[in-house]
Amino acid sequence: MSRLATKICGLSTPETLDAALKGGASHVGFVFFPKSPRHLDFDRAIGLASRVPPHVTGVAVMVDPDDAFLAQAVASGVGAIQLHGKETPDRVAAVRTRFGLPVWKAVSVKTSADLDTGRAYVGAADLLLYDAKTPEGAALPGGMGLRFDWRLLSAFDPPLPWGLSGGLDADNVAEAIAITCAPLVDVSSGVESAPGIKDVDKIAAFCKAVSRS
Ligand SMILES: O=C(O)c1ccccc1NCC(=O)[C@H](O)[C@H](O)COP(=O)(O)O
Repeated sequence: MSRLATKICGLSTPETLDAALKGGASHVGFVFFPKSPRHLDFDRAIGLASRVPPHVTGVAVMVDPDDAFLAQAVASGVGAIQLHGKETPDRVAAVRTRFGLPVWKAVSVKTSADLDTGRAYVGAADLLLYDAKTPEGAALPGGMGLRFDWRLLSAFDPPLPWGLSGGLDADNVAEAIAITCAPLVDVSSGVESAPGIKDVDKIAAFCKAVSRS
């Protein structure tokens, strides 16, 4: 079991969810975004969330959701909400108040100035997830296997609990942790054999690499 928090994101089958749990993941992510190859419908999410034990947190990942969509995602049985769109601090605070769950805000990073945009979410979000900025016009705001310069974080003092995301895999996560001292790492593409297809062996290898860090 790792001392670092680990989120395996974009899970959509019982087998791969179980691989994440067996590997010691602290968080498992369910993506509710129809444009994503990892999109889950709410019925399937209920089935998956029911397999998640109490010591693990299911995280609903959404992009600029309205309250009705949020309500359906939350009803699936998750324990946290990850907002991965252009949600403002006021919107993040309103979601946290309305749904009573911890809210993570993704911060898209390419430059050091991007890191600073997270400061506006102090008092609104519970955790900042620093993720690689995807190109303008990209189909997805996350989950594209892109990484940013981790050295940006080595000289940065995050204003909230935080996590590192973007382009991580079993081969590079130890280096990423060593450079950034991230308390939480999050992965999606790096534990897949194809977009949206999670690989149980890659999940196990990732969890093992984190646990050795
Ligand atoms: O994974 C997706 O398809 C996705 C779609 C829309 C918004 C966010 C999405 N993923 C969010 C995550 O938390 C991913 O784990 C994170 O972006 C890292 O992804 P990757 O670089 O592929 O490991």
